Amino acid sequence: MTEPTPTPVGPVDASVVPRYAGIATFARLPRIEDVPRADVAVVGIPFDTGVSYRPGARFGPSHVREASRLLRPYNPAQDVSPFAVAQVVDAGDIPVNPFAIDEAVGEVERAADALAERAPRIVTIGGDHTIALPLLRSVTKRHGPVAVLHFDAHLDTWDTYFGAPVTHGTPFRRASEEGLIDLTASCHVGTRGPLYSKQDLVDDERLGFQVLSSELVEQEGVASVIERMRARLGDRPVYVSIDIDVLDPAHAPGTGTPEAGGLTSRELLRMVRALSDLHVVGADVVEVSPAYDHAQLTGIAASHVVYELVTLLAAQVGR
Ligand SMILES: N=C(N)NCCCC(=O)O
Ligand SMILES: [Zn+2]
Ligand SMILES: [Zn+2]
Repeated sequence: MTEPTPTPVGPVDASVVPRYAGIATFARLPRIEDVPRADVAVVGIPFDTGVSYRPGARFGPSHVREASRLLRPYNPAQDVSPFAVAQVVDAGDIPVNPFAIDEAVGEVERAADALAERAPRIVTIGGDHTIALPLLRSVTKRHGPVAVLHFDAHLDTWDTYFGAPVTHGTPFRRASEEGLIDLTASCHVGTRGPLYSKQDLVDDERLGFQVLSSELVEQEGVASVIERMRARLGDRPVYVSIDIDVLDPAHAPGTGTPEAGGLTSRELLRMVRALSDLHVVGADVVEVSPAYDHAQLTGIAASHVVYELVTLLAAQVGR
């Protein structure tokens, strides 16, 4: 006989303990060590040794947790109460070496493998975009090559910086070379801004990505871009990687490599919700750098994006 599933332990009740009281876990959820089992885990990776410009994304996880205090338990946009239909937890931070990128990347992969044994669905808060590489190495061990849905101002399929192959501008090139990506089903959304050369786009296509640019969103509208995105992803296992700099700097100033002309947070949230019937197997939200933030704008945007991702994954549990 299978054990009856216990009722999930939810977040702290904001009508009993004020939202601004207590230590911040994501959405005031229980910590993984405080519950017997978990369906969905939010985990932080405070790492920014891979950045090419402004640093500070190592402080992203705690900033997003602080900004997530106001989230509520029912998500009307997806008609799901994510913390009631699944046991969602905060798994804390993965401690990684800030002085050695290769070592840090190995630590992230091993920690993600170990966490997946305890919580089969993981949403990661970065950290700079370097961490997508070890996260993809981990998730593909369980699901095979994944369709990568990559929201970003940048391609992140560049080759090296100062001779370094593993940086925040290169994770998807390495992942493609390693066979972690479904080359027929991956795409970037929100891409914009100057490149190094036209060849960047040629390389990017060869590495398996379609580009749905920020300009295309403006020209065609969100609904049409969602259709294109869904057509590209099909029914494959999808890994969603969201660089917060996909948002316009007006919506997310707190990031390391900002580019003008980006998406609004409303557009991004709608695109994430449009994945609710797809087979999402993991996700990250990266590049929140609080020192450049104002009035928690970036933290709030990122916390809502994480909430939508958690909702997608929690909704899978009851299905
Ligand atoms: N992944 C992010 N956020 N940025 C990559 C920018 C790489 C560059 O400096 O050209
Ligand atoms: Zn970016
Ligand atoms: Zn990026």
